[in-house]
Amino acid sequence: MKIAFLGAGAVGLSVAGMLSRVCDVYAVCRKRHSDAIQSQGLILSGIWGEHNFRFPCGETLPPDEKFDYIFITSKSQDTREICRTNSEAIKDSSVISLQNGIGNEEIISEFTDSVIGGMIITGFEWRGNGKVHVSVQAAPMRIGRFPSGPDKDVNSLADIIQKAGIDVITDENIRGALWGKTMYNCALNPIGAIMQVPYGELLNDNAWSVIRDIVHEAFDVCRAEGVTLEWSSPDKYLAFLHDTQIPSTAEHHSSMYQDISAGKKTEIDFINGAIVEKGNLHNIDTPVNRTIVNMIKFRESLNK
Ligand SMILES: NC(=O)C1=CN([C@@H]2O[C@H](COP(=O)(O)OP(=O)(O)OC[C@H]3O[C@@H](n4cnc5c(N)ncnc54)[C@H](OP(=O)(O)O)[C@@H]3O)[C@@H](O)[C@H]2O)C=CC1
Ligand SMILES: CC(C)(CO)C(=O)C(=O)O
Repeated sequence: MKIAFLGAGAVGLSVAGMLSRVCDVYAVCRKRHSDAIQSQGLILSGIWGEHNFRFPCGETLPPDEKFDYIFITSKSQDTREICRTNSEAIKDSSVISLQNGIGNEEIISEFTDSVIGGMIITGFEWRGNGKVHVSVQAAPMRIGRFPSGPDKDVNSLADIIQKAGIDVITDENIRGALWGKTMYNCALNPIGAIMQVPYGELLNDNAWSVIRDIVHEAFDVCRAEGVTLEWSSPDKYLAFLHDTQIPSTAEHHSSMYQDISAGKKTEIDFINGAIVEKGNLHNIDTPVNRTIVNMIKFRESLNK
């Protein structure tokens, strides 16, 4: 079994490292990370254990090599460029996105007929080049044929991931799971980034009042899109967010906060921006999500 990772950063290198215990992996990542991994190995700390993984990596895929599965683990704004650059390798492989937001699987499906959606609700933080800390985990990874349905390729991938020591379940409604994760990211990431606080602080009454509006708007859009979520109403989801998801990731600083702090562009267009864009298609007004997008873009512009 051969598995490649494209756009391997905090998430991709960590998953690649774990999988290197049970199959052949190759990670396409930035030179600073491949240099560090070649000299000292990938150093992984935190709740997935203390590890030093050695596996091949570089700035491009080795030519003419075939992979059974290819993971895309870049930020969403880089998905299209990565697919274009690697279109030859992608067209004959099963391609799995482990990214946040709405739209990655649709982009990937322009390049291959075999798309697997992946949802990971674990926190990964950089601790230096080739060094990642796994901080929190709210649920097992989920993978499933995109947009939905059972699949034997998905089952064999899940077996390998589980053997590598990562908790995973297969999901016949992965589109719903991805929208469910996006609901969480819409609610928490931008306010955490603007206020520069970890998720746990967002139980504050004023923050919660904004979160409630974000989730109600996002729910309306999900319904119009025909997405089946695990929760039958926005209030049921808000109760789950409040009582289960926030407590189990309370210490985490959202990836959006980390991007803003590092002076990078965020994934806002694929998170709250996707709610606004899909809302427009269905004539659903999403004023709170729109305001949040504008605030994050303003924040990004201050970094330029
Ligand atoms: N970090 C987390 O805790 C979690 C993140 N996610 C999601 O997973 C995805 C990845 O996140 P994360 O791992 O944190 O992101 P990172 O920024 O750590 O990793 C992505 C890496 O891909 C690199 N990259 C971009 N384009 C290319 C390219 N063409 N060739 C090679 N490398 C490239 C980036 O380089 P550069 O820095 O130069 O852009 C970066 O090093 C996102 O969608 C995120 O929202 C999901 C769950 C948890
Ligand atoms: C909380 C976490 C790490 C869960 O996967 C996340 O989605 C993010 O920071 O954007």
